[in-house]
Amino acid sequence: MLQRAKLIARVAQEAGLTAAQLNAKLEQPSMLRRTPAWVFLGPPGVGKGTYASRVADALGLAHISAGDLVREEIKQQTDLGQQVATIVNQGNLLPDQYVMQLLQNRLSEGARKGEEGVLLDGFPRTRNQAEALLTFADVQLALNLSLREEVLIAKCLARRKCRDCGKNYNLADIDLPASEGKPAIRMPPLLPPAACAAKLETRSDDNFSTVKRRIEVHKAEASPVEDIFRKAGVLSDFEITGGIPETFPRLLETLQSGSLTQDREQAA
Ligand SMILES: Nc1ncnc2c1ncn2[C@@H]1O[C@H](COP(=O)(O)OP(=O)(O)O)[C@@H](O)[C@H]1O
Repeated sequence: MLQRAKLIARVAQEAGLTAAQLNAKLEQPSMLRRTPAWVFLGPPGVGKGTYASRVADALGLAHISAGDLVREEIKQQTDLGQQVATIVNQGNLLPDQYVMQLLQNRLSEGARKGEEGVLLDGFPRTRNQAEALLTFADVQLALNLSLREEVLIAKCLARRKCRDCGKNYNLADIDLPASEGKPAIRMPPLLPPAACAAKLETRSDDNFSTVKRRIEVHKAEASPVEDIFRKAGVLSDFEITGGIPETFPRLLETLQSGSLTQDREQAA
């Protein structure tokens, strides 16, 4: 109990709130239920969104992408959106309290609609966010996706989205031999149908210098977040080496295997 009080005090201070204000937020009915949550961790371009949306559909969870929440604020030109556009285009992270506010609004909205479990993609990204999440969600799995770094850059630069239907594609055709202990990677492109081909858009932060910066930011912030979930016994590492048809079934098998339960038992 004392440990929780200390945690609340620290998270509140870092989020610019008093402990009483944070407790009041956590005591809102939607927070009290401790939403069951899965989180997908990993660097930009690893495929968090691609696999999070497929797994969420397969398991009946709501897919919440922190990046999409942020982009929607920018698109709607809200006060917050106007404040953060430059930060996003520089490849830096938003202050924790901004992104936590967006997430809490989205979770409350989902709770009102009766959502019973969420799959978070792109949240948490800092130690403070991870600790805050554990105070209001029952994190059952943190899947830590990885992929060779040179592929991450190629995948980000080749991402496209149809401005009409919103579907995501990737024009990169990756075929890398194994090298220096790193696995071979074969990832064919995910090409748009003719109806979307003339309507493709590139994200403003998917340019070379911003992608490099986002990868650096991820390297600097990832370890403490992974450590928190490892200690909680819910971290599972998963290396991606192929395209969606090969990776998605392998991922589902990993999620269904007993290894997660064993991790939890070892941590207990
Ligand atoms: N959890 C978060 N904390 C702080 N900033 C975030 C968070 N999630 C998203 N953002 C902001 O939105 C941008 C885009 O996020 P996302 O679409 O998840 O990109 P990525 O491809 O880098 O994983 C990030 O570079 C960052 O500026």
